[in-house]
Amino acid sequence: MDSLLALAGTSWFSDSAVEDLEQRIPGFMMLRDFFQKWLKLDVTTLLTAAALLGAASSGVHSVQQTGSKLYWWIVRFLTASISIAGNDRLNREVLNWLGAHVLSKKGTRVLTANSETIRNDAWSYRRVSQERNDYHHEKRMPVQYLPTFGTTWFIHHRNIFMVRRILTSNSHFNSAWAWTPDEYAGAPEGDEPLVVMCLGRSVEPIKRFLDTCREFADRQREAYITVRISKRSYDETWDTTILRPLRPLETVHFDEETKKALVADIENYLDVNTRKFYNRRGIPYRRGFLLYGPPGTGKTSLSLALAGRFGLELYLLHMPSVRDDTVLEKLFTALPPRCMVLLEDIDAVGIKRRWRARHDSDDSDSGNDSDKSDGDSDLDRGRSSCTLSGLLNVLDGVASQEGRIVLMTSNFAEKLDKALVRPGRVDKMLYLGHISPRSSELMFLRMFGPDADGTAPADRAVQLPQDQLNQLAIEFSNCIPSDVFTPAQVQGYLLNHRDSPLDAAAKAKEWVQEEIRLIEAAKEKERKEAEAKKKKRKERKRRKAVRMAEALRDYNSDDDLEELRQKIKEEKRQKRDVRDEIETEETSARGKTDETVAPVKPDVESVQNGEPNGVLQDDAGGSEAKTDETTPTDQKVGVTDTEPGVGVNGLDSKSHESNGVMSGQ
Ligand SMILES: Nc1ncnc2c1ncn2[C@@H]1O[C@H](COP(=O)(O)OP(=O)(O)OP(=O)(O)O)[C@@H](O)[C@H]1O
Repeated sequence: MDSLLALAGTSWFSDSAVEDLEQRIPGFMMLRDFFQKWLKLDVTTLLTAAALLGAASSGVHSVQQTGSKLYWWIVRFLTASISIAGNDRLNREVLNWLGAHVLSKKGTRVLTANSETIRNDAWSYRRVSQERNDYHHEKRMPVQYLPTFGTTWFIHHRNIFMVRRILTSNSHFNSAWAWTPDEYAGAPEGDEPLVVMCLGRSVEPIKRFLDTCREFADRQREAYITVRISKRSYDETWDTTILRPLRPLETVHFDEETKKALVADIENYLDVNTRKFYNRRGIPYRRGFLLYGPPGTGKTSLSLALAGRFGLELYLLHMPSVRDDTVLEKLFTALPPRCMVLLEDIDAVGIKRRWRARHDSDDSDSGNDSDKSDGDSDLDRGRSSCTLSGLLNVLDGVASQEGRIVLMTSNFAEKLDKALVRPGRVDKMLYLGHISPRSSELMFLRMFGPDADGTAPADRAVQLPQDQLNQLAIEFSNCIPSDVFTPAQVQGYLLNHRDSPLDAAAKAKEWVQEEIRLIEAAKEKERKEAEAKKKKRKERKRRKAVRMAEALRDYNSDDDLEELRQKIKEEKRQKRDVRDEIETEETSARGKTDETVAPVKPDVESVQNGEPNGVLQDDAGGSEAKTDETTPTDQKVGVTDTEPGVGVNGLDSKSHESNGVMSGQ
């Protein structure tokens, strides 16, 4: 220590240099004397040491820079590279592949741990086994390990690869962490860009590697249906991805012929030649289906099964929860070219307007909502803020994507606007109704048959022989009356007896009787309510007539009568104006979309073989017309082929005739 102080106290400057410094910095000598006398330090020596240190560090920095430049020059010279944006699906697929093939084998010491992603594309981080565990209700999500920031090295098909995961934003690091390496200062958020490099002068091995990653992701997805939904209303994207276990089409029970026709129709549509056919003839390459029927008859299940059958991602929108037309449009714009879109409860669109139009024109003096029919009030509860024109626009407006399949579901199909169900928007209509005995037999066998691997389900120790099961299934189905229960009801009953097929078959009769009793009671209640409403309406009409008569008493001369007539006329005119305004608005919106699209001629024969559950119709194919709520008419229909510009049933799509496309099954 003493020697150090002695060294610091020794002056390294000549006298002339010190004088020179004094001239440049007045008071320098005084300061030097002060430090020397009291601290035994020579300031000039300290200054010299500081200057030398500064020079050394800038020297190191420039050496570092040169070294880094040289390194990247060599990297560029020796490698080929492809970069992938953070939000690209391929990015996740590469990471997924690395997680499964590289990190699990290599002794990597710095990793990112990933368990449950709350607001991100969580699916891509989970492996198949993990998903399956999750499906079996594991309490916690398993952890998956992925590369962190920096470079991961590996050999693939005799090529040396490097994948760099790049940190793009430093915003969350404060200065105290600035010196800390990225992997210790933060964790990747899931949208970091990747650069895939390969030793050599060609990008071909990288392209092959990327294909491998995609195939791996496809294989992972094979056992699952990818369902994408939009949860965050503020950024209007398909932000959440759910993997649902594949549902075989055989597990959705309805008429087999209809099922075959439906599958063949979609197969034909997805065929590459069909696309060429559409393109060459200037027909928009789109296909729309309407699945309709009572709740619990398998509309959603069928959509999931179809998506799985054709390996398409299912984009699911529950219409009543779509905020408005802008959100709907943005979501449709973000759809990939080949996918399946499921619009649930399509009847919720534009209901407010239709209901208002009708009730404005009603000659009701009360304006009381209690007048609404049951169906109306049900509809009204689930109304969407999307307008009909907004929906028509996304279905086949100029900006709408081609190549996708749209499935729409509805419990109130007879209320749908004819513009919505015209060919080009809805090319096929499929009625899913109450269960048939044959379907209940199949459902019984599915419920109590052995698992796919031939073993008894885990919660059932003994598996009955197939012959006995078949016999029980027939006994069970004999108890189920045709066209009374929904498949969901029958499934619910079978689930209640999941551990005993013998009980399920034996108690079926008793259950059916009880259910029928409940149905009858509900019908009776409904009938009484309808009667009470009818009475109320009658009473209101009577009161109105009395008021009218009283008003007439005050009019003594012909002039007074004329005045009254004018008054009534004026009231009627005002109501008509409101209605016309609404209709003009709707018609012009429809007209806009009609001009852009030539309706597609349906090409699958209508299948109607009397099976209650599942009747596939060509649009309007030979079914009896039902009355449109806005334009009552008893028109019968039966025209299937439509010409461009001509709407459903051969009627002008802009006309106000009933669309009449609903089956009376
Ligand atoms: N045809 C069917 N075949 C097999 N299972 C069915 C069928 N219909 C309904 N289910 C069963 O009933 C339940 C409800 O079915 P799903 O949600 O598909 O009906 P839905 O018609 O879409 O009902 P909603 O109109 O209320 O949305 C599911 O668990 C499904 O497995």
